[in-house]
Amino acid sequence: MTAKIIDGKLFAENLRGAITGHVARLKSEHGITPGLAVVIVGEDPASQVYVSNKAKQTAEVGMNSFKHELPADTSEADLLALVEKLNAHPAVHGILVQLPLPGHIDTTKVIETIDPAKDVDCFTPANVGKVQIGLPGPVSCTPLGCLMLLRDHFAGDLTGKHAVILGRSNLVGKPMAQLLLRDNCTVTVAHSNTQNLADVVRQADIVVAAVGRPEMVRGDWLKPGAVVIDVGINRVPAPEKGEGKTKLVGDVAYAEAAEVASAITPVPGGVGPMTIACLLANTITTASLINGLVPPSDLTA
Ligand SMILES: Nc1nc2c(c(=O)[nH]1)N[C@@H](CN(C=O)c1ccc(C(=O)N[C@@H](CCC(=O)O)C(=O)O)cc1)CN2
Repeated sequence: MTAKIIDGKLFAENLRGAITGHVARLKSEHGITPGLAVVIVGEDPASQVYVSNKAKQTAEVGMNSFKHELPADTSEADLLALVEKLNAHPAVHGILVQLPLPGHIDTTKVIETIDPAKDVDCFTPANVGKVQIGLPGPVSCTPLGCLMLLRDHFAGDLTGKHAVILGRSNLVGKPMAQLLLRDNCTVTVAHSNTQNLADVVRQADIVVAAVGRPEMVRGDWLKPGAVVIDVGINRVPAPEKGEGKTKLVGDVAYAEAAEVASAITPVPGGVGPMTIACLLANTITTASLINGLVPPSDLTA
């Protein structure tokens, strides 16, 4: 079997097209221009690329983009003060603090300072709880992106599929489990202490790999015909490209997996672009809710 490639880059492009339409409607029918503030602390090169892409795509869909770049030695108090300022700013409907933060800053404290109404990452306890009980609001960007790709692949019906999620992070594994449960999957969350991991993965109709370990999931771990969503983005040496060169690989050994799976997301070009598109979708959701409007159903779970 050679797997169908699930093209997250193309899906994200189309989603941004839909978002552009929603922004235009919010402006023309309600006089609202959604605004997204992104905050980065320090000079981590990957984070800088992600934040620049977020700001650029925010402006491209017609939203107001507010970018705050703070030096690596910014104090926790100064970062909290900025978050409070953005909480109170009427033109800001979404706040995102890029992770990871430098070690001297308490990430939990920062997240808990974000007004849940503007929490477009869906990291605050209030919003995590809302996802769990199915209340309207933003949904964690990467899991939402994975869900959209899966719903598209299965024509909207995931009922009865056995989904095995590798990884139990707050960012991906846990919210992914909640969303797949909502869509009537049988969900197994596997992690570093799971026994016989390959045998567990082999039971899955859907595999979501989010462990941050390059090419850990091998082709012979998969049930023939499984659908594989690879959340991993790992930069590894690529001597075949020349001395000192690197390349991106996922958590799944792509070439092997593509021989066994029926469909698979590539890295790059799979889940990554969906993360940013879903951030924009969440900003429409929060801008709508803040203004007493029902968020568009095509942009959320
Ligand atoms: N506050 C947050 N911080 C972080 C999040 C997040 O959702 N919220 N997620 C990750 C990083 N991330 C977004 O911030 C992100 C990662 C990767 C991509 C992406 O498009 N990747 C490309 C490859 C890019 C490359 O060449 O390096 C792809 O997979 O095709 C987008 C966003 C951690 N922090």
